[in-house]
Amino acid sequence: MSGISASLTPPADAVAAVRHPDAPAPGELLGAHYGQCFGCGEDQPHGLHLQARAGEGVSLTAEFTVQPAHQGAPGLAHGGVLATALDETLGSLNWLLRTIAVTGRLETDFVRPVPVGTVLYLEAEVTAVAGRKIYSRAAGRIGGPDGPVAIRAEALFIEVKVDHFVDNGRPQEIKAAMSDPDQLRRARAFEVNP
Ligand SMILES: CCCCCCCCCC(=O)SCCNC(=O)CCNC(=O)[C@H](O)C(C)(C)COP(=O)(O)OP(=O)(O)OC[C@H]1O[C@@H](n2cnc3c(N)ncnc32)[C@H](O)[C@@H]1OP(=O)(O)O
Repeated sequence: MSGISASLTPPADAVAAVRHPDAPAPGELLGAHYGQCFGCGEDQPHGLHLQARAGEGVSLTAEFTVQPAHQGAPGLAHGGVLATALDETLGSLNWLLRTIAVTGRLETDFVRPVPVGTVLYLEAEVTAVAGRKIYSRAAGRIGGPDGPVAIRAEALFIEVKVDHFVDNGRPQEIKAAMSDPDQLRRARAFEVNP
């Protein structure tokens, strides 16, 4: 089997994504959207601590160092962890659109094994938008930002309202995030435009 599934191909009426005027400037670190996030949260001891940086247009770069806790086979990163790094990187693009969205579909190619201790250099961009559907792709390189591609993904994110989290999340975490005295942190936990 080869190629991506039809549902990841933007429809004919899809348009180019528009960077939000208040999006972080190219080169700026995005920071964690939520301290407990497994992908990026600084308060999450089990997480990836992935750091994303805004790029030009609706694109970004990110880095993540594979830790011993991320192993699948001895000395190699677990594929699910690598898919998580791609998901987090792709999800971070929505902050540049200031659109609240969740992953609907994520298709991943594992091209090269990724040893523990490797810095994964990720790059991602939104390729098209069609109504609530946001199409994007990402790749992760090893050995440097211009090194060979080890993983890549195409994804479809679906725009949701903040109610998606309020209605479905566990009440104790929702309540704690919503009562954070820091307005920006409160907004970013749900990626709402503050
Ligand atoms: C706070 C911000 C978070 C930032 C985190 C950053 C990184 C992490 C990102 C994630 O991991 S998010 C967590 C993982 N994702 C989820 O938990 C989502 C679970 N799924 C759902 O809640 C719903 O299925 C979803 C909101 C995605 C869609 O349900 P809806 O009822 O709102 O939409 P609907 O089913 O009507 O679909 C809308 C359109 O999307 C299409 N679609 C939905 N899911 C799809 C899918 N899986 N594959 C292909 N197409 C899909 C669907 O066909 C339709 O296309 P059309 O408009 O053309 O008819």
